[in-house]
Amino acid sequence: MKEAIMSSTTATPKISTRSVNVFYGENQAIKDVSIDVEMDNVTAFIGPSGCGKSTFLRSLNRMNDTIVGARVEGKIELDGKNIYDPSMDVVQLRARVGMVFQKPNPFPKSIYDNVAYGPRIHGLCANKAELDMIVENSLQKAGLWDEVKDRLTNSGTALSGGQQQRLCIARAIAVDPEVILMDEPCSALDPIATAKIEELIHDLRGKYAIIIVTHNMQQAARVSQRTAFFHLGTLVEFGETSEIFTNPREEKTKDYITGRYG
Ligand SMILES: Nc1ncnc2c1ncn2[C@@H]1O[C@H](COP(=O)(O)OP(=O)(O)OP(=O)(O)O)[C@@H](O)[C@H]1O
Repeated sequence: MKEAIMSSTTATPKISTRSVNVFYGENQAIKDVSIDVEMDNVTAFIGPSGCGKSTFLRSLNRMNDTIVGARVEGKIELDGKNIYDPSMDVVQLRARVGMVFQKPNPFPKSIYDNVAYGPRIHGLCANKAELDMIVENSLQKAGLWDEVKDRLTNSGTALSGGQQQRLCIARAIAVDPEVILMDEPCSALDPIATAKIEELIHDLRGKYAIIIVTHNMQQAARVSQRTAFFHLGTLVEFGETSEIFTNPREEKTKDYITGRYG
């Protein structure tokens, strides 16, 4: 089988995938994808609708486990450890590899409790003062603290869409993840809220390995250092974002970024 490793890097990858296939029943959504994701970079996954971006993203923290009939083959390692190994604690894995979804999905709880939820269930704090500190730090990192510090007991669902999405990012950050997966995090947001999330991604770069699925090529160009282009379940090209957008090696990539399809 041809290995499509299109990333050449000397850095130790945070996530490494080799020959990954993902199936929904009989249908194969991801075909032989091998990719290395580094800590210091924001990595964008782009490609036409249905090409498998979200499916592949979900395989990186085993969210596909929750879909009946979904099956993942191949090797996916986090810090060199196979995440599909039976010894892997999936709850722990999803704390290390957090996820932010298309539609902001705060819990119907207070702003404080949304952020405190993860640290509480993972036992990350010894007392209320420590928890307060985690909540404040997480909201600071998500760029939301100043807007909510005087109303932490208000419901998270009463915030604006953009604020809700930053609350979801704070919730992911609160359990001290190493990787944050973002599945079209701005698709439900207006341009101003989108710009804030993009700024936030800039600020978070380097602290977490970030992978973002986006339909918006300008967004991929703005926020990422590396871009992977998917088509019909295969990884067509993976490389420096500037190269992918100005000098793609593959005809298919060129056709997509110049708007010929997708
Ligand atoms: N839960 C599911 N059950 C069955 N098939 C699925 C499921 N989710 C996705 N698929 C199929 O897998 C393929 C890849 O879908 P996926 O959502 O990963 O693509 P995508 O590139 O993220 O698309 P979009 O950009 O439209 O969100 C599609 O053919 C889709 O119909």
